[in-house]
Amino acid sequence: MGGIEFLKGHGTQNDFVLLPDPSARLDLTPERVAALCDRRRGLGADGVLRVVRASALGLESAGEWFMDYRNADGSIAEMCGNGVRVFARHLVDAGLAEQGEFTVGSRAGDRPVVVHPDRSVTVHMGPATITGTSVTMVAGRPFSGVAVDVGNPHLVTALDDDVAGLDLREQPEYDHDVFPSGVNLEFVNVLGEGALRMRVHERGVGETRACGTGTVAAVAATLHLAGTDAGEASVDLPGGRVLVTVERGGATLTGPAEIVARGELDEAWWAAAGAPGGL
Ligand SMILES: N[C@@H](CCC[C@H](N)C(=O)O)C(=O)O
Repeated sequence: MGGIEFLKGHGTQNDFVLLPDPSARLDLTPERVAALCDRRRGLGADGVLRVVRASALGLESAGEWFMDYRNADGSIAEMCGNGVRVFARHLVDAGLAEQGEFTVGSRAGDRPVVVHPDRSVTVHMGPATITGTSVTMVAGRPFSGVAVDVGNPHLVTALDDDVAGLDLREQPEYDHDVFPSGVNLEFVNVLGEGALRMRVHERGVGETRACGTGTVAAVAATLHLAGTDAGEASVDLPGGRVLVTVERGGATLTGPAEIVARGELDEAWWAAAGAPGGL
């Protein structure tokens, strides 16, 4: 077997290892994902994007390619908004899709994307559904938020205090009865009409510098709190800015997507990373 190809990329500094695996041959265990994403013993990333043909997994999709997304702790998530932009960027760079509009499959369903000439990517994210309210606790301080489903679960809290002041180094507490599979936690400041600032603590990762599904949830939740269900906003994150539109039928996310590096994984490292207990 030859070396295992990888790429490294990011969307607003939410970073990923991409593993091209068109025929679904890789044994991508949670241990290997966690080792790859570790910033000292691996390549370092917030998640892994396996680039696999939908047909190789026996999946129905309008698109040829399926984004098999994994969080840094090895867990599986339904959808990743920054990841799908980087995934689309790779498909075009690698000549596997034409610049313009095509569809990427995800566990949350098909996601049409548009790769623009300026290298930004727009993703049709599907509906952002308000599912209720809940409470999270950050460093002993309770915050009430709006629960939003964007294919994956989110709880969005709008704060008057600057979000920069929050300590998100530890996992904030949340209601496990409301979110039995865990939750992504977004904290936002409304800067004015159509402008938000956001920080996020992601399920399966920790604090990241951006979360695309989280920005869609944040815009949907703040519109909901303002008594409407449609609108658009720019969202400033530690890793950059994205633009989000929310309508009744679906949301869009537009932002940058970059491929940083390409290489080959060491085969002995890959074998050891998959052994019981990992590396
Ligand atoms: N960073 C992603 C979201 C990745 C999945 C999330 N951590 C989850 O477990 O649902 C994004 O850009 O949307």
